[in-house]
Amino acid sequence: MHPMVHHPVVNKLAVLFENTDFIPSLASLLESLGPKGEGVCLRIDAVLCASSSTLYLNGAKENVKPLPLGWLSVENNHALTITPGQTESLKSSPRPGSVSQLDNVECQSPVTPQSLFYECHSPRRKTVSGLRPSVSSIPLARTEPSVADSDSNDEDDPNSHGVLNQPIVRQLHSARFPQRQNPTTGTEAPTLQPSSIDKLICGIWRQVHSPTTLSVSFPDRRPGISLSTGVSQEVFRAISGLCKEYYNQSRSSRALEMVVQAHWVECYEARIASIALEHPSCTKTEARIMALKEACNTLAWQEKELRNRLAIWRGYKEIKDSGGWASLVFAGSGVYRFCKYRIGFKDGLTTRLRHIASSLEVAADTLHPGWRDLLRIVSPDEQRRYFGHPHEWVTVDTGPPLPLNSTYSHLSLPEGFQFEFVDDCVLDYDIFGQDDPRRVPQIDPDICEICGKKQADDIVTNQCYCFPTLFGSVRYPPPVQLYHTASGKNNGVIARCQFERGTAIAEFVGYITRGIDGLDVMMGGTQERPYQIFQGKMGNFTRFINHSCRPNSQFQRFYWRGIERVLVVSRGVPAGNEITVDYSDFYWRKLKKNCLCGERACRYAHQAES
Ligand SMILES: C[S@@+](CC[C@H](N)C(=O)[O-])C[C@H]1O[C@@H](n2cnc3c(N)ncnc32)[C@H](O)[C@@H]1O
Repeated sequence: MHPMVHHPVVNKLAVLFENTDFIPSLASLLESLGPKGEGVCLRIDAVLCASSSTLYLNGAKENVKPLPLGWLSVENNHALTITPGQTESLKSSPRPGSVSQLDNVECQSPVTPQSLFYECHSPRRKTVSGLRPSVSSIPLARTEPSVADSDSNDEDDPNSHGVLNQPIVRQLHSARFPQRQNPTTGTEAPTLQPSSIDKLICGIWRQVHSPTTLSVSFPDRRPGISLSTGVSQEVFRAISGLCKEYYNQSRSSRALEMVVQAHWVECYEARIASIALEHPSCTKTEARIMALKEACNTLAWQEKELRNRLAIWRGYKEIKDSGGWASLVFAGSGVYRFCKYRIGFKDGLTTRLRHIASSLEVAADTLHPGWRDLLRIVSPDEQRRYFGHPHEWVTVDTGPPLPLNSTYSHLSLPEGFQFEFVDDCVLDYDIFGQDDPRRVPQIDPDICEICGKKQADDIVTNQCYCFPTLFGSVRYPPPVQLYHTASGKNNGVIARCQFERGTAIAEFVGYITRGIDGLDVMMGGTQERPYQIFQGKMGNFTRFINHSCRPNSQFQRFYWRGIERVLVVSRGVPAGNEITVDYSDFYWRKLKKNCLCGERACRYAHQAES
């Protein structure tokens, strides 16, 4: 059946107007179009009329001026919506749904040697990002280079990495972002709710990627505060700091408590074994009861109390045995309930935790270098295993994590793989001096182009929350890791937690320069003031994001404080999935390789042969 028929908006409209004929009629209409139906849009109009009756049907057609609500389109077998704001130019064009219009899009943009972005002579509308408006809808005067491409794109070649060729149009007034789901409209297809194990594991990853400082030394400071004299900013900062310290302290104490309790279970089992040796006539149960009584004596608890707690402590030990100490230390508060009711213990928890144990250790060691101090109490020789930046390690499904540079050894690079992780773009001062080419003078640096609210780096005064994980709020490290793909793409990026549709995963960070030829770069700026983001030598994890013909993320332009940024924005990435984007046709045309995304609708699976 045509994918349009399954579009949630179609379903919603049918439900909203209780029109049971709508979907079958649409389906048969689309079917009757045959192959032509592939490129059609469904325009949804509102028509003002005298009554709810039949003005339109009564022949008053000429007087009816439809107000377009939007379009539904299908690209790569995915239905998507296009709002009138994105299709400014469509209003004066023929019907957006008409095949002839879509097929005859002429690109008026100039072609430059470096950026194939301008080179859109393909007569068919080429999809790069499913949420992008159709080419015909792009206000051409505003088009600008997005991504250049490369001649030397070899997988994993660090100098030809990641050409992220996506023709993105800078739409100053109609930027479209993946919309967050509206939880109140109940007409979407039902989705699988996360299980207790999913929640526990996600909680562990979130905790590891949080700023909580786990420590065994507990400060005890109290700023002099008198509420009667008012609370100044300094005093308030001091009390907030104290709050943070005590929060960290209680998290640390809680983690320590669980570590000791899991360890206690190990000692308890060992004590039972010792009693059995000391008293060979004792049965196993008798030895167990004796050990329990000895413990009750010291703890001053009744046996029942200890037995109840023991059940929970056993849960802690099982978690630690499968996922390592890190899984217990970073499990957070939910783990108590999880172990108390043992929800999901039997549903593969052990296997799931075993699977992530070493990846979790990498994150814990690199993000919280002091966390192993908490283990001294049970394991005095505990040593840190992973050093450096969290993404200097490539996690592997079937073995221990590998140092990033070792995963490029097959390339035999003269100086090995060199890559510096940086949090922000670095400007090529030799070319640009102090004049950041990403600055767009026409844009008010204080006002967000999307929400119209005030943008400020100071989070107290900032009001723009378009991408709070990246701008205008407190930033946490994103819950992602590099991992070794099993499909032959070498490394990729895996999401450890879910990224909801519309949330920013990261900024595409690299060296801001100009004039690089033949290497992978992301183009930015305007025709008059172009620049390139080069990730050959420095950048962040976005350099390792692979292509998929059915991507779960996309590149998106955003202006923060008047400076152009390129973001990787989620289209809905479930936890544990690889983060992918669409590199675009422009990129693949130059890459003599077959795409290994494995999607049914893969467009470049036989690219190398063509
Ligand atoms: C930005 S890098 C991505 C990280 C790369 N996989 C690595 O290990 O360094 C881009 C290169 O990865 C490879 N690649 C990415 N997506 C791919 C896909 N779907 N199929 C095949 N190769 C892919 C290509 O060699 C491409 O030039």
